[in-house]
Amino acid sequence: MLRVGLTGGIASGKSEAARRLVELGAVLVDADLLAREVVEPGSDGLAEIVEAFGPEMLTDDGALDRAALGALVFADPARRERLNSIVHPRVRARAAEIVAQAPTDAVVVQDIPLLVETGQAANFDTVIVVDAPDEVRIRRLGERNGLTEEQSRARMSAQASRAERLAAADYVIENTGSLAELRAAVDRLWHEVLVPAAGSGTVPAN
Ligand SMILES: CC(C)(COP(=O)(O)OP(=O)(O)OC[C@H]1O[C@@H](n2cnc3c(N)ncnc32)[C@H](O)[C@@H]1O)[C@@H](O)C(=O)NCCC(=O)NCCS
Ligand SMILES: Nc1ncnc2c1ncn2[C@@H]1O[C@H](COP(=O)(O)OP(=O)(O)OP(=O)(O)O)[C@@H](O)[C@H]1O
Repeated sequence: MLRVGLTGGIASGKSEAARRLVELGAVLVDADLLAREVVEPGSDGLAEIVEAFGPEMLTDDGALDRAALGALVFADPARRERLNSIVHPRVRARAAEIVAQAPTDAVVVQDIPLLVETGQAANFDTVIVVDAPDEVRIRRLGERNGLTEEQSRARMSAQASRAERLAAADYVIENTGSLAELRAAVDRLWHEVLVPAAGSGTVPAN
C-alpha cells in the first residue's frame, strides 16, 4: 500500500485532484466528508457540539447549522480549537478504519485540508500539495460557496501559510490553469511517481 497525503489551502483544488486520482484507481479517504459524517443527526459528535456551542447550532430539522457554526469558529480561534477537538479525533478514527480495509496493493489518498496544521505529514509515504494564489482561491470561494472576500480571508487565516504548506510537500501541483491542466498534472504524477512507487515500495526524491 502506498499512503499519500493530499492537502492544500481552502479552494486550492484538492477535491478536483482527488476526483481525478479516484478515476485513475486510487482509494480516497476524504476528511471533509468524514467530518460531515461524524456530526450527522443522532451522532455523539453532534451531541458534543450542541453541549459546547448551544442548541442554536441546530437547524429546525435537527441537523448541524454549518453556516452558524462556521461564523462562530472562523471568528474565534478558541472556539475553533474546541470544535477541532470534537471533530478531528472522530475523523481520524474513521479514516484509520477505511485505510485498514483497503487492498494491500492500493494507492490510498487521504485528502486532509489540515494535514500540515495537525502535524500529520510524517504519517504518509508522500505528501502532495495543491497550490493556488490567494486571489484565485478567493474568487473560487465566492463562486462555489458564496463567501465574501472577508469570510474567505477569515478561513484562510485559520490555516497554515502557503510557505508552511509547501515546506511539507514532496510534490506540488500548481492549480492556476484550467481544470484540464490540473487533471493532466495529476495524471503525470500518478503514472510517473505514484504507480511506480506503489510497485517498488519507495517514493523517489523529488
Ligand atoms: C465549521 C464547519 C461546520 C463549516 O462548514 P462548511 O460546510 O461551511 O465548510 P466545509 O466543512 O465544507 O469546509 C470547507 C473548508 O473549510 C476549511 N476548514 C474547515 N474546518 C476548518 C478548521 N477547523 N480550520 C481551518 N480550516 C477549516 C477546509 O479547507 C475545508 O475544506 C466545518 O468546516 C467543520 O465542522 N469544521 C471542523 C472540522 C474540520 O476541521 N474540517 C476540516 C478537515 S477535517
Ligand atoms: N483549475 C481550475 N479551474 C477552474 N475551476 C477550478 C479549478 N480548480 C478548482 N476549481 C473549482 O474551484 C472550487 C474549489 O476547488 P476544490 O473543491 O477542488 O477545492 P478544495 O481544495 O477541495 O476546497 P476545500 O478546502 O474547500 O474543500 C471548485 O468549485 C472547483 O470546481
